[in-house]
Amino acid sequence: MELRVVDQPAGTKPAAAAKSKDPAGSPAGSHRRNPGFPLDLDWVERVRMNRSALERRAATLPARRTVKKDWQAAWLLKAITLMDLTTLNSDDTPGRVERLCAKARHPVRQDIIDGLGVADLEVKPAAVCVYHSFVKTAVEALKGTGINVAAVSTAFPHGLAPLSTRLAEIEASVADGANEIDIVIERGMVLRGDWQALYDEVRAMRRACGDAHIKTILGTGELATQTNVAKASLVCMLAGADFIKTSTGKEKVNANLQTSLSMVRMIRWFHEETGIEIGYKPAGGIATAKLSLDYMALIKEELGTHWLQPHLFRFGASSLLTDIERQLEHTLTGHYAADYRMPMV
Ligand SMILES: O=C[C@H](O)COP(=O)(O)O
Repeated sequence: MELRVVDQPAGTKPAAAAKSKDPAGSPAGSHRRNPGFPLDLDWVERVRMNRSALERRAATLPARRTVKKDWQAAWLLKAITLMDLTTLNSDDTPGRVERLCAKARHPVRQDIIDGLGVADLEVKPAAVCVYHSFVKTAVEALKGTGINVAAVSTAFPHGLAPLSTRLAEIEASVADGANEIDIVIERGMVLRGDWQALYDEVRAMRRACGDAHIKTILGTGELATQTNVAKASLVCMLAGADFIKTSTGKEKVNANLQTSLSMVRMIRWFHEETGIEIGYKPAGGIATAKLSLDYMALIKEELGTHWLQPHLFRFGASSLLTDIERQLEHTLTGHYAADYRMPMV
């Protein structure tokens, strides 16, 4: 992979980066929100990723990193705190969203929590992620918990409605109380190399979000090359993304470790150049405790433990919690429970 340092875009001195309200979930006063930067096409054109080098590196992660027993339980509890607990189905109902929010309030069975002696940690996911139609339901159901509500706005999962419609959807989600907005980019802009158009749209979406966090979903499985993934990551960060996110969960290829390497290396580069920390959200198909540990190992090695905080890292996942809960019970009892003993909704 080629990662050459280039001149900073005009007006982007780290010290001059505009201060704004802390994004949802960040520790007060310690995190500068990404203000957005001018589009530097020269920088975008220089980005290159080497697919086979990424694949080789990704293959080493699961093989080399295993955490056992108490350490594993601690990492898995941490994984819960980094989770956007998600339901994004066409047959979602207010009842299902309420049940998911009830699960978010008590993500692990009390006997397991007591057995592990971690009641005082008050472990809970970072956010519940729903379609726009269910934002009000989730806001109501999560009142007083500190758990954020994330809405997939902008014609999820394809993002192909008129821009005015997509911006209106963001504004409606914010008005209903969502404090995080997961937008989808138009993949065709990346495939055409129309970086200006992508930048302009994400910039407009960022403005529509106001103080709500914006996570930009790239739909990486539809971007054809790792270089495209890396360039799209950079353009979204320049446009003001708080997070870059891999997938909607609806593409044929969703999150994986090699694509994650492309994206987190762009986050690292962006941080070196601007001083701004951008969050990372792998999503789609992350369903096992083991896989969540692989992702956390990747972040630890590539960005440092500091990045494993809810304002800088999230799992987008609908069924990961079930497997983590089973694994935690196994740590405690030596037995795996059936899935139905850890009902989600
Ligand atoms: O953004 C989150 C994804 O839609 C979740 O995907 P999943 O259902 O494969 O976990």
